[in-house]
Formats: sequence, C-alpha cells, structure tokens
Amino acid sequence: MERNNTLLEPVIEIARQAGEQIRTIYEHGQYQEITKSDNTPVTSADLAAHELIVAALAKLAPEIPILSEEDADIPLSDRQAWGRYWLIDPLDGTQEFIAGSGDFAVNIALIDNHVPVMGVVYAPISKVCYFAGKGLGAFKRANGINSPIHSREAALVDEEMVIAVSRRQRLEAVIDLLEPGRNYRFVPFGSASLKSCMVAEGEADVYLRLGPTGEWDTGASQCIVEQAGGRILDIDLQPLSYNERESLENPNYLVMGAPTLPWREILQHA
Ligand SMILES: Nc1ncnc2c1ncn2[C@@H]1O[C@H](COP(=O)(O)O)[C@@H](OP(=O)(O)O)[C@H]1O
Ligand SMILES: [Mg+2]
Repeated sequence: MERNNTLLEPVIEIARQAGEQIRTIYEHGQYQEITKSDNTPVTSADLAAHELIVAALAKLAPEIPILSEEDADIPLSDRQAWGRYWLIDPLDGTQEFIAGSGDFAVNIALIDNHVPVMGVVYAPISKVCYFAGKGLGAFKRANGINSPIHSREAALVDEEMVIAVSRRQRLEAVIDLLEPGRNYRFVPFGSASLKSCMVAEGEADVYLRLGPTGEWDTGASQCIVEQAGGRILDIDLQPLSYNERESLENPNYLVMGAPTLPWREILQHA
C-alpha cells in the first residue's frame, strides 16, 4: 500500500500536465472531432491527453500496464494476468468539452487486484484536483492547498436530498427510480467523475448514473469516494467490477455519500 502511495504525487503532476494541455486546446477552440464506434465523440484533445499520460506513466513505472479509454481494445485473456494496472480516462466529459460547459476532467486510477487503490481527478478549468490513496484519505487541492474531504452524513428523512445528474440524460428516468414523497433537488453537471467528486466532498448526497459508462469513468473517483466515506455500487447495490469481464462497460450505478441510508427503499423502482 505504501509503495502505491509514493506514486500519488507524480501521478497528480501528470494529470495536471494533461489537464493544462486540454485547457489550452479548449481555450483556442482548435481541435478535430470524430464519432467512435459506440457513437460517442472523441477529439484531438482526448487523444493528446492520452498520449501525454501514457508516455509519462510508462516512464514513471514501466512495469505497470495501462488501460485507457482511448486504447481499450485489449482482450480479457491479455488483461487477466495484470495484478496492478493504470486505468485512465484522459478526458471524462468529452461532450461537455465540445459543448463548452467546462465540466470535464482527467482521470487516472491505479487498480490493484481488481480494487481502485489510487485515484486522481483533475478539472482543468477550475484547476482543482481531487485525489486519494487507499488508507491515506481523500483530498481536494485548490491553489496549492490540500484539504481533506468527507462525504455528507445521512440526511434526515425530511431533509432535502441533493442528487447530481448528467446534463445529457432524461431526468424523468432518474425520477422514475426514486421513492416518492422525499424532498429531492437535482443538480445537473457534466463529467461522471466530477459528479462523483461532488458526492465525495459533500456537495451532493448521491449521483445516479443510468446508461452506459466505462470502467475508466469510475476507477479514480471510486477510490476518492470510498476514502471520503462513501460508496459506488450498482443499482442492485452490488460492487462494480474492474478487469473481471470482457466488456468494460459499467452497469447503472449510484454514488452514495452516506452508505447507511436505506438505499433499497429510496431506489424502490430500480
Ligand atoms: N453512449 C455512451 N456509451 C458509452 N459511454 C457513454 C455514453 N454516453 C455517455 N457515456 C459516458 O459518460 C461520460 C460522461 O458523463 P456525463 O454525461 O455525466 O458528462 C462519458 O465520458 P467520456 O466523455 O470520457 O467519454 C462516457 O464515458
Ligand atoms: Mg474520455
């Protein structure tokens, strides 16, 4: 565990450098865009960040293999021998990058024996970095200052429950899952990882994600959320898996700040 945590500071710097590169491209507005086979967009900014991160991680720790959203076509038969590997999403929130909302982030996780043990999420526009190491806690770095972060305690039954949701999904699909009669407030925000970090720092009680995402969308933020006191589980309240299936697609999931809330009742229509 200690060995993993010595990698944290260099990885934060790699995420920052990739984020700076993304921010420069974003501000100049000069990038190419193509549609991938899963019908999601990828830009030259995603690919530039991918190249930077892969080169820097290979230099930092040549023995650790890398799985990136932008180079993910590696069969399980090759991946299953990996004890530790880097799981990266060079640009989480590509559609937000294109739309100009500013809600996007660089994600780098270290997975050890199928468990995220290190997570770094860097938001290039706010220049805020969320990071965590297993057994170390979760932190937010802004203006060079680290602050420990903690998810929110269980809200009382009649208190407002703040729910982070994608900007690009039908809100009705989320509302349909929820137990009626509670006081919900929905906060649309871009980038799956930044919404998870909202829960980790207590800005939201829960993030409900319906629809496709990849293991790279949750690896880094799962470590941050867990170290902050929360959990990421699928909608049946089972753990997400890493590098255990041929497909890298996640099931629907929820990021909960307070694991002790009665989630089975709250998600009664799931
Ligand atoms: N049709 C689809 N197939 C696969 N993943 C999708 C998807 N639509 C959205 N996503 C995932 O949701 C993430 C964005 O979340 P949000 O909608 O909350 O901004 C995307 O991250 P990327 O931008 O890295 O591809 C992508 O991984
Ligand atoms: Mg991406």
